[in-house]
Amino acid sequence: MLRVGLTGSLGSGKSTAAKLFAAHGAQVLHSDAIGRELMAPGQAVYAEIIAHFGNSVVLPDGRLDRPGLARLAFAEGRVDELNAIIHPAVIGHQRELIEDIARRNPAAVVMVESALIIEAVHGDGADWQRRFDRLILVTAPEEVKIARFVRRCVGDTKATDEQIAEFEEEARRRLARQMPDEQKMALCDYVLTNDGAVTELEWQVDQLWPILRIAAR
Ligand SMILES: CC(C)(COP(=O)(O)OP(=O)(O)OC[C@H]1O[C@@H](n2cnc3c(N)ncnc32)[C@H](O)[C@@H]1O)[C@@H](O)C(=O)NCCC(=O)NCCS
Ligand SMILES: Nc1ncnc2c1ncn2[C@@H]1O[C@H](COP(=O)(O)OP(=O)(O)OP(=O)(O)O)[C@@H](O)[C@H]1O
Repeated sequence: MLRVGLTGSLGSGKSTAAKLFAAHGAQVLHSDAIGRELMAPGQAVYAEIIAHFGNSVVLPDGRLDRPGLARLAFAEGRVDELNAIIHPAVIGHQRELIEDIARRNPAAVVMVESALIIEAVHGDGADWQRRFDRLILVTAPEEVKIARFVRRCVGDTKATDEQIAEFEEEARRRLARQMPDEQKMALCDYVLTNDGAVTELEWQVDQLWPILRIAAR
C-alpha cells in the first residue's frame, strides 16, 4: 500500500485532482467531508464543539452553524481551538479507514485529500512524515485560488459587489492560516500546477498515477 497526502491551499484544485486520481483507482479520503460527518448531531465532536463554543453555534434545527463557526475561527482568531477539537478526530478516523483499506487491498494507493497536512499540529497531525509515504501539492496563483473560492460561494445566485468583497476577504483570512505554496513545495514529493484548464491538471495526474501505483506494490 502507498499512503499519499494530497494537499494544496484553498481553491488550489486538490478536490478536482483527487477525483482524477480516484478515476484511476486511488482510494480517496476527503478530509473536509470526514470533518463534516464528525460534526453532525450525535457525534462526539459535535458535543465537544458546543461544550467549548457554547449554544450560539447551534442552528434552530440542531445542526452546527458553519458560517458562524467560520466567523469565530477566521475573523475572531479562534481557529486553533476548533482545530484542536476536529483535527485529532479526523486524523484518527482516517487511520481506521486506511487500516481497513490495507486489510482489503494491500496494493492500494490511499490518498488523503486535505488543505492542512503540513500545518496540522494537534493529535497525530504533527506526525505527517510518519503518516504518509508521499506528499503531492496542488498549486495555483493566489488570485486564481481566491477567484475560485468566490465563484463557489456565489454559486448560481447573483451576488452584490459587497458580498463578493466579503467572500474575497474570507478567502484571504483562510489562506492566511495555510502555509504558502513556496514553503510547502520544499516538503512535497510532487507538485501539480493547476493554473490552466482542468485537462492540463488531468495530464499531470495521468503521468503521476503509474509511478504511485508501482510504488504501492
Ligand atoms: C470553519 C468551518 C466550520 C467552515 O466551514 P465551511 O463549510 O465554510 O468550509 P469547509 O469546511 O468546506 O472548508 C473549505 C476550505 O476552507 C479552508 N479551511 C477550513 N478549515 C480550515 C482551518 N482550520 N484552517 C485553514 N483553512 C481552513 C480549507 O481550504 C477548506 O478546504 C470548517 O471549515 C471547519 O470546521 N474547519 C476546521 C476543521 C478543519 O480544519 N477542516 C478542514 C480539514 S479537516
Ligand atoms: N483548472 C481549473 N479550471 C477551472 N476551475 C477549476 C479548476 N480547478 C478547480 N476548479 C474549480 O475551482 C473550485 C475549487 O476547486 P477544488 O474544490 O478542487 O479546490 P480545493 O483545493 O479542494 O479547495 P478547498 O480547499 O477550498 O476545498 C471548484 O469549483 C472547481 O470546480
